Amino acid sequence: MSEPIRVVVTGAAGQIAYSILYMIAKGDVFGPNQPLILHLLDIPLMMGVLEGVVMELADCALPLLVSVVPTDDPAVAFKDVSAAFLVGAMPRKQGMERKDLLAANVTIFKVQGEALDKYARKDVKVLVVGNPANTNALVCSQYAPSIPKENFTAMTRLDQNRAQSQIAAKVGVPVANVSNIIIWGNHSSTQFPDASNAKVVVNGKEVPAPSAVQDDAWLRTYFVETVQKRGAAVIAARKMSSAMSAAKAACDHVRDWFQGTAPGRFVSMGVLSDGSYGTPKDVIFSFPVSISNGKWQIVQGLSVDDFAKERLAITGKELEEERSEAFAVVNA
Ligand SMILES: NC(=O)c1ccc[n+]([C@@H]2O[C@H](COP(=O)([O-])OP(=O)(O)OC[C@H]3O[C@@H](n4cnc5c(N)ncnc54)[C@H](O)[C@@H]3O)[C@@H](O)[C@H]2O)c1
Ligand SMILES: O=C(O)C[C@H](O)C(=O)O
Repeated sequence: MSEPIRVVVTGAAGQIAYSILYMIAKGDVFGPNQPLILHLLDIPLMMGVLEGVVMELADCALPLLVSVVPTDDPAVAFKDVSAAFLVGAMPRKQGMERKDLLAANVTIFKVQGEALDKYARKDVKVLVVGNPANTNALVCSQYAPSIPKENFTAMTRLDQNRAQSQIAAKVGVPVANVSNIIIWGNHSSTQFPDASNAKVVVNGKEVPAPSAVQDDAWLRTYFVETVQKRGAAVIAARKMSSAMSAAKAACDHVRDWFQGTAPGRFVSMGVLSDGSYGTPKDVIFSFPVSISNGKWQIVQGLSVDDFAKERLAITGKELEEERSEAFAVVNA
């Protein structure tokens, strides 16, 4: 067994955390040979609830979980952490867009960026889940200048998983037969879920997703809209935002970041844009990335047709607008 690593989950008394903590603590992210010390951050008001979560983690009797540090102090929460799941933030309610949360949530990510800068390991890998996730990740990284910008990412893996599941159902194959779906842009209703470079295994043979689906109109309309609006559909049904699937996606994202992607496979992550595919620079934009040795790289040279280019421009513009709004709030 290796030495334990420290992992922080913020919003630890909330609903996503209630699923994610179990998944992380049982080894789904860092593997079955990596012991963990879990740091749990929430606000002072939630410390009583957090005590119950700590009791339940103990009662799970998980062999990899060395200890748990519940706290309302960012200095304690971020001390020496190797990975940070930044979940804690207000979720949207029915009728809201995720960017409506900007004013309420962006300051949290300024404060947590500062705390990461001061207390975390310099190689900490940060996943922002709290919405609006892309712009919060950008703000967080700006306030942590001593940590490389590539260590800050935003979650679009839930959108990728949703898209994968839609394609699998349409073709009538297990979800594991679908790979290389791309989510471009913002984790918002302007995102562009793109199956044009995806692959599907049908009758034991890997084929391009568009030939497996055989319905281009569906791919351009129903598929795109269903994924774009899935978060809202879950809120309408559950009266609360997605939690179990969000927790699973966060674990998928960080597992792949630490453990890498298989040859020829890519996943989608919100990362700092370098302008690839004509996107605006210096926003956190979701791209297809391949990962090895803990480093992601934007996959280059994929075909992007005019339909896709238009959609990339729309979601890129929204991210630029969010960036202006966010910095106006944190600089006020
Ligand atoms: N990126 C995605 O795909 C995705 C998916 C699902 C949900 N989300 C977002 O994740 C966030 C959390 O959702 P949830 O359902 O767990 O919400 P929740 O309300 O159940 O839990 C949020 C928790 O965060 C805590 N919190 C608030 N401010 C904090 C701070 N400054 N420091 C630490 N903790 C703080 C709250 O006290 C609460 O316990 C929301 O913003 C939601 O929109 C993102
Ligand atoms: O849609 C939301 O507000 C929650 C989350 O971002 C989701 O995609 O389910």
